[in-house]
This record gives sequence, C-alpha cells and structure tokens, in this order.
Amino acid sequence: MKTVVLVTGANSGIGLALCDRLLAEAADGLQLCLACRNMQRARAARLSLLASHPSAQVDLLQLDTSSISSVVSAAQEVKQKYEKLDYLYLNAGIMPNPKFDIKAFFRGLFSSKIITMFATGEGILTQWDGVTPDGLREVFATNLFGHFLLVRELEPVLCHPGETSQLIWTSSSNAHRSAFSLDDLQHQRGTQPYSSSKYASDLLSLALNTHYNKQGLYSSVICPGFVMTNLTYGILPTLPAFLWTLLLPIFWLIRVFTNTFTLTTHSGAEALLWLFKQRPQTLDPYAKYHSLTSGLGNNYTQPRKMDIDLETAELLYSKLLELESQIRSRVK
Ligand SMILES: NC(=O)C1=CN([C@@H]2O[C@H](COP(=O)(O)OP(=O)(O)OC[C@H]3O[C@@H](n4cnc5c(N)ncnc54)[C@H](OP(=O)(O)O)[C@@H]3O)[C@@H](O)[C@H]2O)C=CC1
Ligand SMILES: CC(C)CCC[C@@H](C)[C@H]1CC[C@H]2C3=C(CC[C@]12C)[C@@]1(C)CCC(=O)[C@@H](C)[C@@H]1CC3
Repeated sequence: MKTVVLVTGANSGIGLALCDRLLAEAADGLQLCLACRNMQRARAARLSLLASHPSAQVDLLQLDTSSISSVVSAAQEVKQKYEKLDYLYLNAGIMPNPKFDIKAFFRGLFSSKIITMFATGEGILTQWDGVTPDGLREVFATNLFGHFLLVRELEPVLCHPGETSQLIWTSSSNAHRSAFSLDDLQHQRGTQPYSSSKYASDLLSLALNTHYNKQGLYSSVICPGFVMTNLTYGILPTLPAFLWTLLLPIFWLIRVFTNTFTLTTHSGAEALLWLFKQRPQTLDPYAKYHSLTSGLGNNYTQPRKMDIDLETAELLYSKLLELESQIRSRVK
C-alpha cells in the first residue's frame, strides 16, 4: 500500500516545493494528489514533477477551496479514488489586494520592533477582501472554511480504526490574536483578513485534535517563514518578480538577524516535510512548527508555542459547525 498524500494549492510556491521534496524522499512509496483550482496550472506542475521524478505516481484533483460545491465534489472524487488518506496538507492560501504601508515600514525600521516586523509583517500590511459567489468572505472561505469543510467531508478516508492520519496546515507567523474575533469570524469589519484566517487555522487545528485524536486523526500547523512566491510578489505589485531577486543580498543580510527569512520555496517547505516524518502522537498541539534558515543557509524546523487557548478553539469549532449546517441546508 502506498502512502496517499493530498496537497491543496500544489501547483506553485511552497505547495509545489513540498511535492518535489516528498517525491525526492520517497517517490516509489507515494501516491501524490495535487489539488488545484486551475487544471492547466495543475498539469504543468505535474509535468515538472514527473520530469525530476519519472517513476512517481502523481494524480490531479480539481479543487477550489473558496467554493462549497467544488469542495464537496472534490471530496466525493477523493473518497471514490482512495481507500485511505494518510496526509492532507491544507496549504492553499491567498492574501488578496495587499496594501504595504511604507510609512509604517520606515517607522518600524528605526524602532525596537524591527525584528518582529520582518519576521511577521506585523503592522505593515492590510488587505481588501472580496465576497465569494457563496456569500462568504474570500480569504476566510479560501484559507479556512473550504479546508474545514474538506476535512469534514473526508472524515471516512481520514479516520481508520487502529491507524493514524495527519492534517498539516500552512499557517503563518502573521497570525495574530488581535486580528481575530469570534463575533466576526469572516473578518468583515477589519483590514487584516489574512492574519485573522491564519489565527483561526491555529485555533481550528487545536480543536480538531480535541475532537479527532481518538479516531487516529492528528492536526498540526506550520509557518514557512518569509518565502518569495506569487503571494509575496503581490505585496509590492509595482516591483516585477525578477527585481525581487535583486533584493536577495539585503534579505540574506536580514537573515543574519532573523532566521525566519527562508526565502526559497524549498526552504519554506522544511517544516512541512519534517512533519511528514514524525509520529503524530509525539507532536505538540499547542506548537507551531517553523521552517527556519540560519545565517549560514542551513534549514531546520523549530516548534514555538502559539498564543491560543482551548476555550476559544472550541467556540470557533462550534461556530464553524453552525456555519457548515447553515450552508448544507442552503445547498440542499
Ligand atoms: N510566501 C510566504 O512568505 C508565506 C506563505 N504562507 C502560506 O503558504 C501557503 C502557500 O502560499 P505560497 O506558496 O506562498 O503562495 P502561492 O501563491 O505560490 O501559492 C498559493 C497556492 O494556493 C492556491 N490557491 C489559491 N486560492 C485557491 C483556491 N481558492 N482554491 C485552491 N487553490 C488555491 C494557488 O493556486 P493558483 O496558482 O491557481 O493561484 C497556489 O497554488 C499559503 O497558505 C500562504 O498563506 C505563510 C507564510 C508565509
Ligand atoms: C522593499 C524593501 C527593501 C523590503 C520590503 C520587505 C517586505 C515587503 C517584507 C518584509 C517582511 C515580509 C513578510 C511578509 C511579506 C513581505 C514582507 C512584509 C509576510 C507577511 C508574507 C506572508 C506571511 O504569511 C508572513 C509570515 C510574512 C512575514 C514577513
């Protein structure tokens, strides 16, 4: 039996690098499923993986995490195709219409918060969010709710008596308690939907452990660090992608002060790969596993306690279940 791994948002960035690293580790023992919203980009990703790992088994799945009907039909396809899912990487994510506050950035440069600013992006980024055809906030739907629904739908292939499966969320050190409110789960009133959705995924991971560990399903979160991908290129849209490469010497210098500048997708995927190799029972549900790169360029994974509590996690979980049942009754 091959180990079945499904990765959302697998056609680019950290998701694609993870697939490449997983295949480099264990190509012949893996059945990898790339779950992507755009099948043309998915096919291109599959071909690039097969070019370096010709014997690999790589399947494609059409999945738009921001769309309820897409999540439900993708889950249906997974349940028909695979008897058991061993790893589900919840990696797809967006930060739409980001606004980079240059003044706050320069103020931060000359303050005691400079390292935190570079490590988390705190205080210098806001976003303008849209609404999906299902009537949900786009960032909430894409980064959190679609993934929550996917896990719920895939319960039969994730929970097998006597065996374990792992959920692994690509969260962020940009996740802040202050950006999140139980009274405004979708972040309709604020300007930090990204931070709110990532904090919610940290809480949800804890709640999922409480509810599913006894059925053999374990959940963890990681932060890939600051990685140069389509998501980050969108932060300075006037700066073409290749010009970011010219900033590399500055970024290498910053790396001497903060190990969170992983920069490449290969390094950003470090903690995702590390978790793949761990026994899930040994993991700390209150820890976020960070991909880090030292000043000398060595990659490693380090757990850091998250600012989360079980009570808030449980309240979020019940609100998500409530939203799920509202949506199911609407769809019927
Ligand atoms: N880059 C960084 O510094 C950091 C990134 N992260 C997180 O890492 C994850 C991966 O992002 P990254 O690799 O940087 O960025 P990319 O933009 O390269 O990758 C994001 C992936 O998610 C996919 N995606 C976006 N929306 C949807 C959707 N509705 N349904 C299905 N797939 C979707 C994208 O598909 P498509 O190609 O079609 O757009 C793409 O494959 C995200 O969750 C992000 O928040 C966290 C911390 C730092
Ligand atoms: C032009 C200047 C010389 C350099 C500008 C740097 C900023 C654009 C980056 C500095 C820290 C970065 C960062 C992120 C985005 C880009 C920066 C603000 C994130 C917010 C990207 C998404 C995440 O999830 C965070 C973990 C990143 C934290 C650091």
